[in-house]
Amino acid sequence: MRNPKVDKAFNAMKNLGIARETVKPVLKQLLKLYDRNWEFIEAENYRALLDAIFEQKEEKRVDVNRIQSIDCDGSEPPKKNLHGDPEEDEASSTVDSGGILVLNKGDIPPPTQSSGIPDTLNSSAKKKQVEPGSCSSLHKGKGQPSLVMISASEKITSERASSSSCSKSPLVESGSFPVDTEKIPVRSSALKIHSALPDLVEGSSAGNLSAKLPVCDQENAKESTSACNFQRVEQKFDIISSPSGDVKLCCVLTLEKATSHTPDMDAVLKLVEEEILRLHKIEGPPFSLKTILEDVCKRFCELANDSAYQSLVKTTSAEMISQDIVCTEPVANNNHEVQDEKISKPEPSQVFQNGRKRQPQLFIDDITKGEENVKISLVDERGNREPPKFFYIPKNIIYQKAIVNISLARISDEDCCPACSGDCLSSPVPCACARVTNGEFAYTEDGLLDPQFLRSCITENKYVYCQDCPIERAKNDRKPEKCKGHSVKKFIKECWSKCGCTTRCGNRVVQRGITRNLQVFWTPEGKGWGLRTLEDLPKGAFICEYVGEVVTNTELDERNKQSRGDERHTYPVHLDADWGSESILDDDFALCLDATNYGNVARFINHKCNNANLFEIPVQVESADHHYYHLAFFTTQEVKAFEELTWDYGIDFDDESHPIKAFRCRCGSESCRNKTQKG
Ligand SMILES: C[S@@+](CC[C@H](N)C(=O)[O-])C[C@H]1O[C@@H](n2cnc3c(N)ncnc32)[C@H](O)[C@@H]1O
Repeated sequence: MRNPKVDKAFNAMKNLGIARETVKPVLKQLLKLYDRNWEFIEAENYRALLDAIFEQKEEKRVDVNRIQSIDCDGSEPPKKNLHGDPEEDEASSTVDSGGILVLNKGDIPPPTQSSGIPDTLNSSAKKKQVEPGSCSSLHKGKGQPSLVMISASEKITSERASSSSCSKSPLVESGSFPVDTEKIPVRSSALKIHSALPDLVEGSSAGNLSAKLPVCDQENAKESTSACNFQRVEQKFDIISSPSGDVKLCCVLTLEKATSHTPDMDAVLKLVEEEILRLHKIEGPPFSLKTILEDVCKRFCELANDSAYQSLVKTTSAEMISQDIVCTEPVANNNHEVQDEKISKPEPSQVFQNGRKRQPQLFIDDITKGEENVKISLVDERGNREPPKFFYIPKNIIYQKAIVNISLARISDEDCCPACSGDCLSSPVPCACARVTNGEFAYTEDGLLDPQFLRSCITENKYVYCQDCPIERAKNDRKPEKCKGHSVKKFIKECWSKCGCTTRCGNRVVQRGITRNLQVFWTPEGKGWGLRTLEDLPKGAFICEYVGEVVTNTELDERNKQSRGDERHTYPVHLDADWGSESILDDDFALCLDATNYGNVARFINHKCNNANLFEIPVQVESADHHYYHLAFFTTQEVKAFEELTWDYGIDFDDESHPIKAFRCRCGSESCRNKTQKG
């Protein structure tokens, strides 16, 4: 004759989602231990039994961060019926390791329209079947919903272990058992964001966030919910997602004691909202905790499914690891397993600047289309703006009429070093190419600008004035104003093809092209796209040259007339470094670089009125005259990874007659020249 007390105990455990097979050996041991005294076992709703089960489970736990799979497809014949006949439940005894709770429809109100989750998801809500350990279900493909889940982190688990052995509290650990949360509502309180899962495909991903969550002392809670005596313990906060966009936020709390009823989820949310509003005095649009939770899920899903995000984070500096936020984005491998390592210990690349996770909406891996030595990505982290429309060119291209005389014959022996070999910088006597820089090379052996040379370029501000300035003529052809002056630039002359040195010669820097890790990004200050470095840069580092179509002044005027000034997004650069030496400069002869339609990454460098970290230096490579040259940008100071690269355009913001309307400067410099902030 079967002891009805045994059945009662099995049923009590079953109500907590613990299968008979798990209970049986433990109960047997307990009966032995307590000398078949059921009083001890039945006390406090089988607390001793629960404790013993959990203790045993903890002992058995080998892999604390094991991945559990949960089959959520209601259409699939369930292997275990959590709501049906108790006997059918016994197959669920394989659940001896960590896992997660799955909530059912009705635990919290359905998501609002604003959640961005298709309504069909809600209507397809079905009771979820939990089949821990059934990893094969993950490979069913489309239409066979499955989730990959991650158990609590090691830290949390070990804390659990200690709490279960010391506190004598019945612990319901997520996923340890097939759990029907309707039946154990309060021990593990979870928030369901989406009531059902859509078709999940292979490659489901899951995340795990460890969060400090308050645990409510239920003794006090009985008297007053708001008087809950919160005790800070590390708990579990899971985000579960599928590539098809369904995300669940699951918060597992361990309560000291079982509670007598299931609180309404709306009431819980309302309480928390009130608390948050009280504490943080939030103003603005109506605050909704549910919306916040939904947003967390949405952002998680975006990030988890964004391959661009992966590429983005790969480029971030290893030093970022020292900064505080850890990306908990799940990384599912082909076996649909999540590498616990990657979750608890993020790769350097998964840690972000300013403690913020980045959520790129638009990401282009390489805007240069392979034209440069390095890839240059473009990212809009906050929005989803249209990528800029232009053709990437790594070198200047003549539009039509510009005369750029590049010929070997025009390079005199004074302007090249055919007798050199190897690296000119290591030669005891500087070669002829250093003549332009007063017999000293402008570059150091490290490939940087010589600090003294850089200083003289920046500080020696000489101006030349044309007799008949092309820029003034462009503003008012009939009555041009007097030349406002052009700064006299120090030139660099690099070795080139007519030189005997190798391509690795230290006096060839700009011609080798971009070597630094750069990124175009959408600036938060309203400057449009900007350029930033993804690596720390030393002072005097070559960044890039300003590349565009080589146009004559006349051609540029025509372009300006055709387009409304404020529609243009780039500023053409006048190659005016030597204008002062010409008595009269013909508009068909004066050259400009226009990067509006064809350009390189320099077209994204924004202006800064003061203390810009880039400085432009004219560089002669294939021609020795000052009529056409390369305009190269070098750092004026050390620049940290992720800092924006800026350049002083030399704009006169008060000059309203300029053919291109000046923008409203948002450079943020204390001594910003755009004082009036018009436009
Ligand atoms: C050479 S482009 C730089 C890239 C540009 N931000 C973009 O989105 O393509 C010059 C234009 O950028 C914007 N810009 C550059 N520096 C700025 C600043 N300091 N404040 C506001 N806008 C700026 C202006 O619209 C200007 O016409």
